[in-house]
Order: sequence, then C-alpha cells, then structure tokens
Amino acid sequence: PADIVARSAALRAQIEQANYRYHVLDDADITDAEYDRRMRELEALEAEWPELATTDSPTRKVGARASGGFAEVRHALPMLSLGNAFEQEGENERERFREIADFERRIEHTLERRTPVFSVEPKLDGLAISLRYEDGVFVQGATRGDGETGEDVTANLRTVRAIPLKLRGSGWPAVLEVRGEVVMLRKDFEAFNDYARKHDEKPLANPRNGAAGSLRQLDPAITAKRRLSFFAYAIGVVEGGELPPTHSATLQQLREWGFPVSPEVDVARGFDGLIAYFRRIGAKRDSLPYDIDGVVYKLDDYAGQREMGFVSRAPRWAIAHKFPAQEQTTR
Ligand SMILES: NC(=O)n1nc(-c2ccco2)nc1N
Repeated sequence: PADIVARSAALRAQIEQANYRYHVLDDADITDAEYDRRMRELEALEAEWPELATTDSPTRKVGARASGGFAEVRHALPMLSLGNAFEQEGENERERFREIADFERRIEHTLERRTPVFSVEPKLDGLAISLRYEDGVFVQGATRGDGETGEDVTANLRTVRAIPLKLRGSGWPAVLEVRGEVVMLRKDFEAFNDYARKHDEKPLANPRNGAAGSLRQLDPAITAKRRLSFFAYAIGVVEGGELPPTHSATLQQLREWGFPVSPEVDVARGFDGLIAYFRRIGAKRDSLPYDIDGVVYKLDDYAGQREMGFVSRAPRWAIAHKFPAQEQTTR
C-alpha cells in the first residue's frame, strides 16, 4: 500500500543519512536509541511486507551461511603490497629516515619536480578489502588474499554499517572498485572483550584479529553481532566514468559518495612535509579510535604515479613508513 511504501522510503532515507553523518562526517544528529528505533520500525515493515526488503535496504538483511567456505574472487587489478621503510640510526633526519629520503628523491629526479605533493595517510591495521559497485550499488566484496585472488565475503560486508550499500550523490562511474581497511574500533574491541570475559568466551588478542576473525565468519549473522568499521583509501577498477586527477581529490569524492575516509588524511610536500606528518601522527597515535602501525605516503597525482610505475608488485610511487614496534600490552 502507498502509505507503507512511503513510510519505508522515508525511514530508509533517514537511516542512510544517519549512517553517512555518523560514519563519514563523524557528526551524528540523532541518538543511537533513535537510530535503533527507526531501524526496528523498518525491520517490522519489511517483516510484514517482504517485497520492501531489497538487497540495498539499510536493514542489511543477513544472507545465507557460506557453507563449505568462501568463493574465490580474482582481483582484476591486483591489490598492492606497499614497500615499507623503517627508522635507522643516524645523526640527522636524512640519515635516520634515509629510505624515505631516497624514496622522495627518486620521485623528484624521475619526474623532474621539486618538493612533489603527496597524499599522506594513517596506515590502518585491519583487513584490506575491495568493494565493487555497479551503477552505484554494492555487488561484491572480497578480501585482499594474496593480492591477486581473495575470498568473496560480500554477505559479511553487507552487515558493516560503515560500508554504503548504494552510493550517495551522483556522477559515479558505471563500475567502481573501492579499496580500504575493515577495522574494529578500539571502543568496540574493548566492549567485545568485556562481553567475552563475562560470558566465558575467548577474548580477542587485538582489534586486527577481531576484524579478520569477524569477516571470515561463515555465518553473516555472527559478523553482524561484531561492531566493525571501514575506511576507504584506494581505488581499483573504474569503468564508464572517470575520477579526479589526484588521489587526495578522489578521497574527498569518495566521502561525498558515502565512504568513510580517515579524518587524519592530508597532503604534504617534499621530504620535510612527509617527516612532519610522520611525527604528527606518531604523537597522536594512542588517541586515535583505531590501531595504526605507521603512515603511508603516496605521490598525489595519478599521472606521476603512472610514470613512476612499480617494482615487482610494490609501487614506486608509494611507501609505508612504520613506527618502531610497540610492546603489545597484554589485554
Ligand atoms: N593500510 C592502510 O591504511 N593503507 N593501505 C594503503 C594502500 C595500499 C595500497 C595502496 O594504498 N593506503 C592506506 N592508507
């Protein structure tokens, strides 16, 4: 009936807007209780009128159990592994961060540019995944696997509220692959372990295991009970449309289409800009809501990335800069 259809459409719009404000803008405008009340009302409508429960409904209907394991997905564009740099002994900064100095200098020389612009990002310590959207609708999600082939965990990813089931706004390509990290926020990790201890269940060793373990559950109903989040940080396949010429502009575009992107991402120029960012993020590491194990520097313009190319599978245009290993506090 028309009034029921109208009510469910209004509830969907309100819930999707609330997801966007909470996960993308980090600026919720309704309480969790109000959010849950609207979700329950929509679930009740869908229970009474099943044709309302389409795959892109925010009720994120839990799919069937993946009996016998996950299907394999071949990544049309391999998911890159980043070369990484560690700190070394040395009198001055260029000595201590020699690998970063070499990385940046090689780009200056190859592209004949002074102090090139980089997209600089926290290196999230979760599970890398690739999300495929066709005509703006989420159709498939896969783990990184070995970079060439991963596991199809679409049903589980549908239960992650930070992942849009359909894109927001307009102007997206016909086919768009967005890559990023599924993470378990620290507060959700602590809550999970509090619950596990109280109910004599095995606590998680760290949030990364929480994300990996939750996503690799064969039963999506279990994944749905684990609070997971997601942050986009790269693009894969793009067909039937184009993206901005720089990575930083693409990340902003992804936010507008409904993807969470870490608020810590920024742009920096030259070696000094990279090291300033490394120190800045290093200083606030323990206050971030998610675990990170370093930062990532990426040459910002895609034309420059193409010109720099790759060494084996690791790009010449990007590098991860790891913090010294932290003594893991036993939890
Ligand atoms: N783990 C993480 O946070 N990553 N990983 C990349 C990446 C890997 C390959 C291309 O980009 N970027 C960020 N921020």
